[in-house]
Amino acid sequence: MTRKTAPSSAKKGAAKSGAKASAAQPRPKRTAKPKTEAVQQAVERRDAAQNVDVAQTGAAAAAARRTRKRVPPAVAGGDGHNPFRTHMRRTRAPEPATLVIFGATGDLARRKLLPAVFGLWQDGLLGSAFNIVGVGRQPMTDEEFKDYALAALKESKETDAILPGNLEKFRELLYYEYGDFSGDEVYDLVGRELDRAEEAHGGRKNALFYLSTPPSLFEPISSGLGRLGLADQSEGWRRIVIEKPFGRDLASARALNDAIHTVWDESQVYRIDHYLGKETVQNLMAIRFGNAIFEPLWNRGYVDHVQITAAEDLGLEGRAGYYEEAGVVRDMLQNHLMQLFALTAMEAPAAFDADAIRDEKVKVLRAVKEIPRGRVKSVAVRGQYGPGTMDGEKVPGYRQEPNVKPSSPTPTYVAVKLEVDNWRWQGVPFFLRTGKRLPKKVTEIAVVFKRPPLGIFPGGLERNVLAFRIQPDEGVSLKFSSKTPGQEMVLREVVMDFRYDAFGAQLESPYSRLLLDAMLGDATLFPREDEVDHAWQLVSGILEAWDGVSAPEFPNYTSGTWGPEAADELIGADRRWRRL
Ligand SMILES: NC(=O)C1=CN([C@@H]2O[C@H](COP(=O)(O)OP(=O)(O)OC[C@H]3O[C@@H](n4cnc5c(N)ncnc54)[C@H](OP(=O)(O)O)[C@@H]3O)[C@@H](O)[C@H]2O)C=CC1
Ligand SMILES: O=C1O[C@H](COP(=O)(O)O)[C@@H](O)[C@H](O)[C@H]1O
Repeated sequence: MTRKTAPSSAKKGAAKSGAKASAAQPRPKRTAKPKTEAVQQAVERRDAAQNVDVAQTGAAAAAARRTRKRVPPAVAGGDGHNPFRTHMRRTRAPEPATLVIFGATGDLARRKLLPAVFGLWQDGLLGSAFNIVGVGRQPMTDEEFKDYALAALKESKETDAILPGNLEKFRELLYYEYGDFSGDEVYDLVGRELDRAEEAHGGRKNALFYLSTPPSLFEPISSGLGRLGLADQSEGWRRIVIEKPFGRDLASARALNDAIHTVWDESQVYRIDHYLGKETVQNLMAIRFGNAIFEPLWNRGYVDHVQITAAEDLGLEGRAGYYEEAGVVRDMLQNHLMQLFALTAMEAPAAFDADAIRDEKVKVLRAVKEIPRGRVKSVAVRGQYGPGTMDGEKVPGYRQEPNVKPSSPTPTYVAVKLEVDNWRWQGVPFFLRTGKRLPKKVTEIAVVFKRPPLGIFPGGLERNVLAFRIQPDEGVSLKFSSKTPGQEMVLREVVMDFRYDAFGAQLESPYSRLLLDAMLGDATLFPREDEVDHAWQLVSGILEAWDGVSAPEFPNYTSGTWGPEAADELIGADRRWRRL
């Protein structure tokens, strides 16, 4: 929950209690907002750019820009005195650095990245000197980009309360370069931005390159930066953050890893999965490994099965170009759900550090029984939403969404059963499901325990459930049976509930957390090369069986329902998907 503006007269105490109250309120429903003028103009420029040869028309402008003189402010960074801050206590600040965002005019940058960076800066967490270079293909001046970015901050629901005067100060940190990502010129311009910042950054040229572009550009950008020597760390650290999906199948993920490693050492590479930046996902590790009472039960002796759900009420949201290529397996299962699975099923790491955690995640991913093409039918179910009603409003089916083929075979729902061949989990199925246009937005990991061995009371033979609510209503609940009041020993299920808002803290954006980690050189919450590889290995049988194969049964679930009926068969007669 974030508040859009801070009353300038607010006193510290009042602000704190305000934050607490807002954290307890339900998250407002996401609705499309009218775009502000600057954002609208940028979108129009983007549309025009599709028909413009930037390399040609940009050459003269780029030459002019190269000779331009500008010096980034010597002292960047909010003063950290943010009375609204109720999160992010860090003792370490990153060294002075430049954040270079490729794809700075895109949806992710506009809605999530710029607000996340602004929040970090306003909280004084970005050190003594910092600046941002947006890079895109659209011709734009620095001033236009500054207008664009500030408009995006005002528009995004993810932006923290803006303290008076801070937008104007933040504006000073923003620069923009543009060009053709397959050429050299744009990287040369980026290099010059790092040169310009050097003095203000204490003689260092540290840089974090964030690739927020379509995946097809990850390799060209990585190589372009390499060609121009920008991965070289002799004048400062250089790191690259790569968005998802990382590859479109096992072979292309491997090829991308190989290409990236010709330029970057693995220690410089940060493959981002924003689910790992969510507080509640980290809390899964805290609860498992920070308490003695759960771990003894966390195995085949006590657990019947585990359900991992990432349900979305939203549909395509205008992302047909991307989603028609990706589908739900690449969009959610291969990355976010596999990460949730790995954190739930892994052994205890020896320490809370990048290698120890990533080693354990890889070990458990390797222990999952393969899903070759021939086994897909028995362990995976796909679905595509049809028209329906959500919150009383009619919504179109997937095939009626703009720019979707009328006979599209793209799945928008997947449920899969994973079996882990190790001593801890032998015989305990993990059921993962995710889909769009399900009844509500909810992400949850539910550990469902075995029934008691003997029933001596009426009732009381239900399965206990420990549920981690990742979002919304973040928290953890334990469902167990209790005596109901009265003369008889009759048992009924009750729930013990911990809600994250009990901390009175506003949960930080996962992008803030992960950006700061990357700037500090902490890769703990970023998937390593071998993790991504194993996750691809697991889903490749599913992709091979489904990709491009016509799915005549589509649509097979109505918008606003919990997915196709076949998913109920997958989980089995003695188990039920949780109705959340
Ligand atoms: N949007 C989201 O919520 C999420 C996105 N992601 C990932 O983040 C990345 C970016 O996604 P998103 O912002 O939605 O994508 P968009 O399509 O909205 O934006 C992509 C950016 O890349 C630029 N771009 C596109 N094609 C080219 C090209 N040929 N040459 C140069 N620049 C180009 C766009 O410029 P222009 O503005 O000119 O089109 C824009 O700046 C993707 O990898 C996506 O999978 C991950 C999680 C969530
Ligand atoms: O990566 C993605 O995630 C979002 C869901 O993220 P959340 O943090 O809102 O749960 C999903 O809508 C999108 O399709 C996918 O690309």
